[in-house]
Amino acid sequence: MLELRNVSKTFNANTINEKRALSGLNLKLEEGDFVTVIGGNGAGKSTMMNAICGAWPLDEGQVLIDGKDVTRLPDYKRAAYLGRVFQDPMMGTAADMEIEENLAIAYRRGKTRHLCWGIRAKEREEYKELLKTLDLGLENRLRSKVGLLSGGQRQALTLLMATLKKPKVLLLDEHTAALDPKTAAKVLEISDRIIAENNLTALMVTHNMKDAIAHGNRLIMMNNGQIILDIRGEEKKKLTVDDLLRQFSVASGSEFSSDRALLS
Ligand SMILES: Nc1ncnc2c1ncn2[C@@H]1O[C@H](COP(=O)(O)OP(=O)(O)OP(=O)(O)O)[C@@H](O)[C@H]1O
Repeated sequence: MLELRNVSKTFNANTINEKRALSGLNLKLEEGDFVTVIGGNGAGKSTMMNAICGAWPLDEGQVLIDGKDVTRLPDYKRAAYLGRVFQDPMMGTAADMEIEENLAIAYRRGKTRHLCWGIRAKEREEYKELLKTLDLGLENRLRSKVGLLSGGQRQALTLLMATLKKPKVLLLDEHTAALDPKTAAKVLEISDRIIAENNLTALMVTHNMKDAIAHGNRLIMMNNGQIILDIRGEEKKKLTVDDLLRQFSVASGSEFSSDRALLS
């Protein structure tokens, strides 16, 4: 469903700030894989997400989505295959627009837009049903401006919008990191449900090792722009944070260093 073949990216090449952020990275996700991604500071997690989205040209390698080589496809064309939720609850939704208007934009993604795109009663009912599944009471606030919602409500709405058109790959980029623990757990629970119900293929970057172990069917750990651990199935189910830290030092030859990961 998603394949990264020998992907490399260096920022600020040939300058004093040169940084090889991805180094011959290979990753293949099967349909329905839900992969959690962890790694220390600057390991290349966000850069990998940006490479999938086509934020800039790769130095080397290929990106394939659903068997199609999208390496040279610009980000706005690639977006048709992807759903992405960022860490910042302010991104992904339009604050000055109503909940139903935001949903209508997501609903019309990829369709030719006409001058008049009034929301029909049937459509509004669909949105209500969808919002009900979040169990946050948003089904009664269709006309509320999104800017009035809490961070957690906004992330849940963004998640709904990102998956409304069933993307080939869903990218969750530390999407619960800015939320308090209780709200983060709720948004993770919603993410699990949406991914399972729609059999989505997903990549979730998290700095929380416990969450990386508890969610998804596969876990990868990055270091120096490469994947150094890839754990799945039964082995993943039995993992503990101590195992992960031990395996990291064996695979990388150093101690795991992520201020946020170790604090959570
Ligand atoms: N646009 C850019 N320009 C220059 N350097 C960049 C750019 N994007 C990322 N980098 C550098 O590439 C390396 C990998 O960064 P990346 O953001 O992918 O790490 P990360 O694993 O997401 O780390 P963190 O958990 O700290 O956010 C870092 O050294 C970072 O400073």
